[in-house]
Amino acid sequence: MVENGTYQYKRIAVKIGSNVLTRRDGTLDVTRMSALVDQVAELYKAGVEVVLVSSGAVASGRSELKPLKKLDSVDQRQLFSAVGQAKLINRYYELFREHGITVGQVLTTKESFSTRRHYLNQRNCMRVMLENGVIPIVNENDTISVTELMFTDNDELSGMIASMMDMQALIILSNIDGIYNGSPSQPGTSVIRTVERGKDLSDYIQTEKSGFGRGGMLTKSTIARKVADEGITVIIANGKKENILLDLLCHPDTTVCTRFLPASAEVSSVKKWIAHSEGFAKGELHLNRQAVEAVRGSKATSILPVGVTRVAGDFEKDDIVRIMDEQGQQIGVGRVSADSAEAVLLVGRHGQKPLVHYDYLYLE
Ligand SMILES: Nc1ncnc2c1ncn2[C@@H]1O[C@H](COP(=O)(O)OP(=O)(O)O)[C@@H](O)[C@H]1O
Ligand SMILES: N[C@@H](CCC(=O)OP(=O)(O)O)C(=O)O
Repeated sequence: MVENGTYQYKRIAVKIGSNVLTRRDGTLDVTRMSALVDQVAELYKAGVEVVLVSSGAVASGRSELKPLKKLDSVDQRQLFSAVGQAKLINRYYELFREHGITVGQVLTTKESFSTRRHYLNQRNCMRVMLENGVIPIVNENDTISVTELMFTDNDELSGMIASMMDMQALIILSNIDGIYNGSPSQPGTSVIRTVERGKDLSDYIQTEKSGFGRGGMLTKSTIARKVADEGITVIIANGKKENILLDLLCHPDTTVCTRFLPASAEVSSVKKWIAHSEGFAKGELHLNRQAVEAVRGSKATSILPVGVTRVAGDFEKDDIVRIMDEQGQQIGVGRVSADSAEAVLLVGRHGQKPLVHYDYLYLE
């Protein structure tokens, strides 16, 4: 919304899905790209900090090449993205240059979020770019990503970036107006306009994906929920629609999209990192009922050894561990202050220092 001549948000991450950037025949839709670049440029000139997370490397490489022999899926991804990413970033570079704006490429992997040091290093890179007026254009480095360690898709990556960069909003642009309350192709279904905290949408979402995408709507909704819980507004909208970005910001009430309402409480930077680190967890701490009630209560409570019934896995001090309830359900993640051998000896003991301090505990 334009308030006193400025936009409602000062810092946003925009994720552009493969399908927004590719035509039906798989070629790069430069007209669409150019329209989105024009809108981002307008925001930039109005003083909004924008980080772009753009898919499209594999799709744009695929249309460029005719492999000589049949390739397996890893070879395809590596070959197509190596060529396609170069093509993609070159296009962005030229399109933004017409507006006098410099962009820079950030290629990352999930492992680059795994330790706090790597995480802060990445954040520093993007901060210095923004401070110098350079728009970061982020994508997964598909050429070197190991299949098992990849982001589910760029929706997950964009959530991590929005969280890491302390954005006020994350706008996920796909080829559909938002999340429908049923199969989008069925008559009578419509876009869910607002998603309150704690609302589960999984029943509405089909596993179908669009032609060139990777994750589908389920990852979008899971990530959106998580990021909104960190206090960031998440909007899912149709990137193929004319003027969509500016409409979302200037006419939020009349622009069709799904908006996840953010939590009002601030989440610290380290907790945000921990929230997205589940994939790197090395072990588990199982809590008894009283401990679960205590950490879930309104007071800031750390996990003390006395409330831990079992330790699983092999971990070092400062590793990420899953926090489990009595039924073995995960209730959160945290950074542990002892290695697994020490933790085992501490199980059930009174009067000991926390195994996970409140500042390093993220509850789901
Ligand atoms: N309830 C739903 N509402 C909207 N889209 C849905 C729903 N269930 C499944 N989908 C599918 O999710 C697709 C978008 O996800 P995806 O293919 O990953 O796109 P992107 O390339 O933008 O990341 C839609 O095109 C649609 O086919
Ligand atoms: N890194 C990949 C992105 C794959 C992906 O996640 O696509 P999408 O589901 O459209 O966000 C690429 O650039 O092709």
